[in-house]
Amino acid sequence: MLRMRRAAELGAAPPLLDEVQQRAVDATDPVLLVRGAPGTGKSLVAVEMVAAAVARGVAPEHCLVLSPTRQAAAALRDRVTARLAGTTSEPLSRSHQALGFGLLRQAAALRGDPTPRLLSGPEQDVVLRELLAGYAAGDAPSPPWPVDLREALGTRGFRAELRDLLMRAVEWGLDAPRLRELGEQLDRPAWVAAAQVLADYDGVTALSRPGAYDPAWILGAAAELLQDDPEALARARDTIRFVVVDEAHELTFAAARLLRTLVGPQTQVRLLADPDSTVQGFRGADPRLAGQLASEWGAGEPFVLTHSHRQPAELRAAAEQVSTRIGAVGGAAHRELSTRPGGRVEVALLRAVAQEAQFVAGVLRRAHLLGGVAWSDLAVVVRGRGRTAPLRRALAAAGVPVATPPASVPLRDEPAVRPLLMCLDVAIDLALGSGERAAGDDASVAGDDADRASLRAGAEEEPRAISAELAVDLLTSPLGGADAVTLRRLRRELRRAEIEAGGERNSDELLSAAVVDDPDRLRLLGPEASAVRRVATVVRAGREAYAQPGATAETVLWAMWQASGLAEPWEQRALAGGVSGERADRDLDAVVALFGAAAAYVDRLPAHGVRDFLEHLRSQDVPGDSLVARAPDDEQVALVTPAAAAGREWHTVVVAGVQDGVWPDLRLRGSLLGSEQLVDVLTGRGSTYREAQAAVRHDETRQFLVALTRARERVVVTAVRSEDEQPSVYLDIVDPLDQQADSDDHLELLRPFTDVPRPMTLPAAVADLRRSLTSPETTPSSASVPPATWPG
Ligand SMILES: Nc1ncnc2c1ncn2[C@@H]1O[C@H](COP(=O)(O)OP(=O)(O)OP(=O)(O)O)[C@@H](O)[C@H]1O
Repeated sequence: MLRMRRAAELGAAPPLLDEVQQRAVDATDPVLLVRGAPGTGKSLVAVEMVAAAVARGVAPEHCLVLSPTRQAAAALRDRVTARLAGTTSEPLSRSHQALGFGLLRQAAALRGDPTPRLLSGPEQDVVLRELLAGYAAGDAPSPPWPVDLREALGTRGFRAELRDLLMRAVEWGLDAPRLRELGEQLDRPAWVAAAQVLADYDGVTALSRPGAYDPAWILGAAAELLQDDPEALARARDTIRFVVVDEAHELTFAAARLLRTLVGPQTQVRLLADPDSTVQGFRGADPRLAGQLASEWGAGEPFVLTHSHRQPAELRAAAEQVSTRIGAVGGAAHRELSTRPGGRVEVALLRAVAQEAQFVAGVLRRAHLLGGVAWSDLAVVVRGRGRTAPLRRALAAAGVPVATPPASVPLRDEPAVRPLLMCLDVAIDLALGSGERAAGDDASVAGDDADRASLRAGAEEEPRAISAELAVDLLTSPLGGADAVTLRRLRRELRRAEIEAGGERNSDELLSAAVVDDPDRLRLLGPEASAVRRVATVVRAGREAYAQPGATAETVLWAMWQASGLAEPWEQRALAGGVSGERADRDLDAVVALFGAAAAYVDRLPAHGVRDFLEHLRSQDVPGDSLVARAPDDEQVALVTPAAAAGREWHTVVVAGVQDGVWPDLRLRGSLLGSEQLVDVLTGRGSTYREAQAAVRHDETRQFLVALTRARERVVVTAVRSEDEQPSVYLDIVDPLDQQADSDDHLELLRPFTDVPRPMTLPAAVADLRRSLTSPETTPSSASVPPATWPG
């Protein structure tokens, strides 16, 4: 039976809940576990539970909604706020990490300690690299690395694995002695060596970056704070009285530990989980934890949601086929659902990756142009980042607007940032060369600069030249914007002017000099000199800003960016869309991220100079989490991994690149240092090869299930069959082949290739018209393209 309820003080109209949803929302048990397959309304129930608690008299500020990621927390915050509009205070909606961090920050503020901050991924990498370099240089006794690892020690891949191992250890509350002990017990010498790094990493971070927390430390540190400080615990329990944990299947050991400490006898808790949908397994999420916590806190039988609100029958049937392949955690009752009829599942087999991309673009364009589905209601899910770049290019080329991906290169290597940093370097050199000094770079921080400055002072009448390679690099960068032809013309023009003036410098020397020349003098040159004028203007602006008292990395970079005059043209290109628009979008994001990094640096280390910031950025080998947190764009198709797709939904979802060996990817992870095995040992999961493989297979299938269950109406699964690539078994699970049709040994031949329809783009239509116009057989009436297939 469906019931509607509306409390006087609540905002947006409540939805009609189904019977189980309503019971779960109405239940007043202290602790409740709700299980539900994808799309059964868990997140919606989470919001309603908060609304119901508020209606029962719990103050909104005493409610806490927890989500596994920052994005999910932000989305839930919006929904809860809309639902409770009209109340004077708001519930907290946080990621697990943010909750831990908030507790630490509050405690620090009360004690009068400096505000803690999170170490970014790139910073963690720098700390590790410095540590490893220190061992190599003999500054500290080297850990006893096994011989077969020694070759790898200096590589970025090794650091990534080491970081992963340390994070897992910390998340599981393992300290260095315990990690060493485990390594000795289980004959894993790499863990013994890593234990020493763990101890040193901890010490170094505490010393060199006071108040800085490694993200993996946060949850453990917050739990320890609450355990050690009864006042902090009492304060937290007094504030947080009603806790809703959405996507509780993504809880890690560390998050569960914090919850175990935080939740007291008076705290009411709601856990909402789907054990088949864990996608953060690689970060240590364990689908069993939600059930364990619920029973520890004395919850009764779980509520099992029974109606699929998102997926109609066809989609649900495919999802069911997939979920039965996943080992059941806590029973399988939640897999049987009622639903509405309808939905479409299609499987497409293509002959090559390029053809697959073209096919996907066609599906999206048709859905948008002919089906009227908004771009933002369309998504493509791929297993890993490797497949996204070519697909993104192909989609953009076919006129499909695709959301900008998160950073894949360190900030310093972003094409838009690199030339700015080069100009900054040149500007500082020039300023120092002519005796100008920035207030920030006093002798104590920039001693080397001071030396160079005194050497050069007075010796510099002419502007100093830079190398020709650097000049060319700058001129052809997004900042200069010159192409090869313009560059050639510019060289000729410079030579001509030089000969006229009676000089003898060659074009290389002239280019180098021009970049650091007075831009006003370059005005005499023709339009081909616009790139060099811009670069010279930027360098001069940097040099002047650097000489100002109180100059910081932020002020100097800002002056340079202003002088470039690029903000407006890039913005216009970004708005115009297409491949060039996407590039401009990305470049603008990178510049914003650069300013973000500079502002953070200046805030954190006000006494450090501009040059130090440059070094700081240059030593970062790892991309940041994302350039900037972007609001989802209304006009773009999402191209995401399963982890980024979790919790979201679209009208149509294409699951692309479903290849054998790619999805499921059955390689055991963390193989070099065995971080997965560490987690297996700690969870008591099987440690034999077979058991580990089964665990990986289930994790992969969970990711596929999440991808498949994001659509409300239509799913298209695509793969390639060629000499090099075979489709994944998932294709047959989603769309079983008709086994009656042939004898077993030719089964794979049964799935026919899919025809790729002609692309629905203007260039394709024009090409078609041209072909038919120039064909000798064409009569005037046959040279047309049917209007129905025209875009727009
Ligand atoms: N009672 C209901 N009436 C109408 N629509 C509903 C109801 N419950 C859920 N929905 C809709 O079903 C869709 C899925 O809901 P929701 O995202 O809350 O499910 P979920 O179980 O959290 O999904 P997932 O675990 O896959 O993220 C949403 O569009 C939601 O608005």
